[in-house]
Amino acid sequence: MTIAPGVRTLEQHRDEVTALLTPLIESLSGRFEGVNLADPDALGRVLATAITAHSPVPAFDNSQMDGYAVCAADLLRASNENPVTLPLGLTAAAGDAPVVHASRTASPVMTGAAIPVGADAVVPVEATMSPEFPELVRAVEQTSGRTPAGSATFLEPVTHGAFVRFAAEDIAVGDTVLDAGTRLTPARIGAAAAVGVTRAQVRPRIQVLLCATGDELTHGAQTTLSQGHIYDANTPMLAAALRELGAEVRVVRTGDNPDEFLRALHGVTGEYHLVVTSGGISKGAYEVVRAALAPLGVWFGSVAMQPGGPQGLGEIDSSSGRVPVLCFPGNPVSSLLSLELFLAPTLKGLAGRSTTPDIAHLPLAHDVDSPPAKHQIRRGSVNSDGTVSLSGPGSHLIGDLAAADVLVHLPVGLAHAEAGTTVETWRFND
Ligand SMILES: Nc1nc2c(c(=O)[nH]1)N[C@H]1C(S)=C(S)[C@@H](COP(=O)(O)OP(=O)(O)OC[C@H]3O[C@@H](n4cnc5c(N)ncnc54)[C@H](O)[C@@H]3O)O[C@H]1N2
Ligand code: MOO
Repeated sequence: MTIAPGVRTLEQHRDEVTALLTPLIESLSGRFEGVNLADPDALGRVLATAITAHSPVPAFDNSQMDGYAVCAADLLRASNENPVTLPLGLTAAAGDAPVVHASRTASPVMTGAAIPVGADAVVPVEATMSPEFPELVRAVEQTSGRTPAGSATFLEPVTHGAFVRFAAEDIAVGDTVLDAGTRLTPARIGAAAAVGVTRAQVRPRIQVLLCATGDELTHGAQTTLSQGHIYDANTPMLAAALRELGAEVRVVRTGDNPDEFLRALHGVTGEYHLVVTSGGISKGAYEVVRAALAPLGVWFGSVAMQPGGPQGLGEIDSSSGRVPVLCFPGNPVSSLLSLELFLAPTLKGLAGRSTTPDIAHLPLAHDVDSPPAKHQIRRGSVNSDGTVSLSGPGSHLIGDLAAADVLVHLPVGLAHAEAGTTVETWRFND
């Protein structure tokens, strides 16, 4: 089975979208702006320049345990039969300047405190004869005139370096902590902060103008809908999807009048990089997006897929020059899956994320039929036995879309598949 003449394959349309967006992505990848790493806005941003360590991690040799810093040589012969008791020195806690350790003493030391100068190992307090500390004298309290008393008894030898976290063993001065192009995750923000970096240069977010169309759309909370009206599902859904992909989103909504649509677009001031529309592109008599943009040279046509068959793509004028426009069909499932298949890979790449979907090949729980001239993308749920059950194919079924945990790809040429046939699935709704 071949696809109908004049209809693009999914791959052809994806390549067209990629080609359209490549100059924009290259331009955005070359720009940068500063961000404070402690700001909520830092999360998910992509570094424009590398972060280099000017301070090591650990910053100095310090204790991994609450215990006693010792010289390993002093405990060589320690055993249950031959306990070794050492008098206590001054105590070091995290934040204190390093204390001086005398040989044949035990210096109480807390996790994160600098290893006392002269000690070379730490014994956790619970590994000594008495699992709790006696009364201690912290070095910073010495001005009070108190001197350490008491002792600690050790029942086994300790290896040189035990429970010592050595300076720079994780990150050395001059190391590249994060490369340019890296996406800031919580762990990466933590690593940059640990070397004392508070501000980073990041790529600007892509600014998307999202425009949902249709006379039937009702926005906002309303207890009853006017006759023939529906709630606008696509604007919040597509805006959320775009934001999750790292975009900043502005929203405009219009009815089915092409002049109103163009006025709404041109009324938007300030810079935006990409326009995404929903609805008004198919074969109807009142296809607002197609009517307004086809005369401006935007391509509208069919892609051999379901949902997402009708598509549009091109360039239009904005307040700051020519910008790409992607026109998605209005059915909610079609619009989100169009974004997922055609736009998400590019935005993921810009956001420093993997562009490869999380793919698993799973057996079908039941027989399925598929239009053989189209690449069908069904919504499915994975059962406890590892099989996948599909919901209905209709592109209006947003309840099923919300319940799905995988997208199931049934390729062109497949008309029927028996239960047990292995199909390609992509993780969805994670
Ligand atoms: N004669 C033909 N009719 C249709 C074809 C076709 O090939 N020949 N294709 C069908 C397919 S497939 C799709 S998908 C839709 C796409 O239509 P449009 O992109 O023009 O979208 P609309 O007609 O504006 O809306 C379709 C559907 O979705 C609802 N909708 C629209 N916007 C929203 C929104 N923001 N929130 C929730 N629901 C929305 C709208 O009310 C319609 O029910 O065309 C088929 N027709
Ligand atoms: O191709 Mo449409 O997107 O099936 O509903």
